[in-house]
Amino acid sequence: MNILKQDIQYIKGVGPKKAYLLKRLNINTVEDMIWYMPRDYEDRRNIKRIANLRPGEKATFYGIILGEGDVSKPRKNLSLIKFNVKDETGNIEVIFFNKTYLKKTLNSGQRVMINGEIKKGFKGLQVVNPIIEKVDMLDTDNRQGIVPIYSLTEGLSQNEIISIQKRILQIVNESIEEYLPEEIMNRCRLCNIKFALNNIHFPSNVQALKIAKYRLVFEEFLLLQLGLFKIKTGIVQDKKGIPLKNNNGIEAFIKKLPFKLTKAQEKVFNEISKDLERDTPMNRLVQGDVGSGKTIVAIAALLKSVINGYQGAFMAPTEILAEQHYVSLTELLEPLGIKVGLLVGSLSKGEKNKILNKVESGEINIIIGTHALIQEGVKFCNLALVITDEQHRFGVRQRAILASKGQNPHVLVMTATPIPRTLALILYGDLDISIIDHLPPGRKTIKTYSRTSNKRDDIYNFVKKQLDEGRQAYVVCPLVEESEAIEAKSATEIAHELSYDLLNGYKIGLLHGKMLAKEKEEIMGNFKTGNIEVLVSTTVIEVGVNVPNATIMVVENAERFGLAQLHQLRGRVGRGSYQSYCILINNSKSEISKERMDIMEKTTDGFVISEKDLKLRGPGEFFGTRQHGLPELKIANLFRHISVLKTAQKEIEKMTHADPDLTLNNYPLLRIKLEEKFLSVEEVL
Ligand SMILES: Nc1ncnc2c1ncn2[C@@H]1O[C@H](COP(=O)(O)OP(=O)(O)OP(=O)(O)O)[C@@H](O)[C@H]1O
Repeated sequence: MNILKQDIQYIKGVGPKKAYLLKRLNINTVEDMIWYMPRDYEDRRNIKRIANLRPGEKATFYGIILGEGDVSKPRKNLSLIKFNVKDETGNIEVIFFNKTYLKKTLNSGQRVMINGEIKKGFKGLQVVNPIIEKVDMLDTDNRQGIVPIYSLTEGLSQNEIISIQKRILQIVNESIEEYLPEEIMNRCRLCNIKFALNNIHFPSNVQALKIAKYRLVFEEFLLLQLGLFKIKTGIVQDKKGIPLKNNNGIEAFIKKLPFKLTKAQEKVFNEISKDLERDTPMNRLVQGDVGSGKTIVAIAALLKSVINGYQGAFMAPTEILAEQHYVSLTELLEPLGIKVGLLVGSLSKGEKNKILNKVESGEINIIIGTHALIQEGVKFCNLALVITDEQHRFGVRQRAILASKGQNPHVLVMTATPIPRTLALILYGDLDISIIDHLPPGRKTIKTYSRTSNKRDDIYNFVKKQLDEGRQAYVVCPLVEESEAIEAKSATEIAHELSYDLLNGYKIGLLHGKMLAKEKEEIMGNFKTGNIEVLVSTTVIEVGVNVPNATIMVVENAERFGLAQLHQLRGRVGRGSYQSYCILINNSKSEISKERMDIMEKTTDGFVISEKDLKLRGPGEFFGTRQHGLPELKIANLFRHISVLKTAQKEIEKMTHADPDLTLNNYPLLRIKLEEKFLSVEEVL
């Protein structure tokens, strides 16, 4: 068996208990461990001897505790504990304020590592309130030079992870073979895999770390791009599309709408319309911030395919949204004699079959649905346009499967999350991008406030005021059921609490992912018609729900959400002409949370928010590849390492000259690596 695939539990020194903790860090196998990258490094090459310490400097040194801690209480509310620490060259006094419990944990003879500012005391040098770490004789070996710092989980210390990682490296050093092609390594000056793995974890010097990192980043990008190439070419081969040239009735349809299209909508629709007329398939991404009016653009495009005698399909990420689109499309298009259908997972078998038959016979012109649309049994009569309203939920492959149900239909992807151009290019290949860059007129900026939960009474009094004026409200909660581990309040509980207490007397509805589709539909329907005044919901409403009369949103435990998600959620209000409000209840004192809330208060611009979001995510974080159905990037960063990405892309171009289908027949090890990397992804699909 390939040792890299071995369960980490069976590695010497790990065992079931540590393996259990490692699982929490998503480390299951030897390979997962080796790809568990340090989140940072600390340069400990300048570890000092005590005799060389100088007052005023911040220094790190090792020593042994001599005797017991000496506790004194010079004042009320102030206790001191002093330790004498020595090494072979001298002594130093180590003092802590109000930490007398250290008497129990730091015993005489304990070896410690200390980091702090050195001061001149009465009796010689001293260091006050330093960082102190217990170390074993053995451990000091682990903690010299440039040392890695890994993210931890409760119960596993830095030292333990380092020891495991060292052991794993020994194993890997004996078994791993280079899998990148030699000519690429030479051309791009890449170090070999052994050097890279050893030095990314335990760098022998700063230069070695850089070289190691470059190789690993390059490798991740190369594999990602190769995988994408395979997915795309595997499905779409023939590039002849269906030209849709007839425009009869489109203008009249647009004129009859209850509103005038914005300039941005017109421009984007024209771009789409031109693409549809070509005989090569359209491949276009429409980006528009929340509430910018993407749906109507999609509807007009679908109408165009029907006018030309073809079918259109519209895939939405949730049933609620599919249902909502179904209602809008039916309202707008059925009067024109166009037949619209809905296909979602929760239909009965009989209902589903009826719809499937009508899609296959061509009786249904436009079909709207969820993932149900890409199932095998779905066959079209003459599909010419595929739209995915995806908000990052569909993978490259799913989109391609839907497209494969027609003869190279035109493909339109809509997203509310601004995607930086480079990332869009990776994910969507050579697609064109249209941006709806302003909102419909008359929209007022949503006022956003961040408050702590001790203000809940005031917050809900404010909600009541809005309700009394005839508006509606959302209350968003992160979890469905109370969980011990995460103290987020459950939607069910909050709905109860509000109806008995803070919003007593108002009509409250509950919506969460575990409800049956029929129940969800009913609740949403009642919210739309105003029969429900307050919708207490989990994030199922995050995407696309449109109820313009809802003007206030309260987000409970807002600290649990990422910025992009908060922006999506907030986009559920401010969709009509009323002044709208978003109140974020933040119970975290962490700096990052505060910063997130500040950003939400200051801006409603999705592009600014997504940029900040990326900045707030630490190094090593990736931007949503997983959500797109691609393997996670462990070390490469799509923003920071763009030049490496480009180099990798160039190499792929070169490879395709010799091997147009990228069969990788000449590079069997690389092919295996690629298959492994994308295997987990395929399983998901
Ligand atoms: N030109 C317009 N003038 C006025 N209202 C418009 C215009 N275009 C769309 N709307 C309305 O704006 C609201 C939001 O539109 P839509 O649901 O298409 O937004 P969206 O871009 O899909 O947003 P999200 O990504 O949040 O779902 C809808 O109520 C829609 O009827």
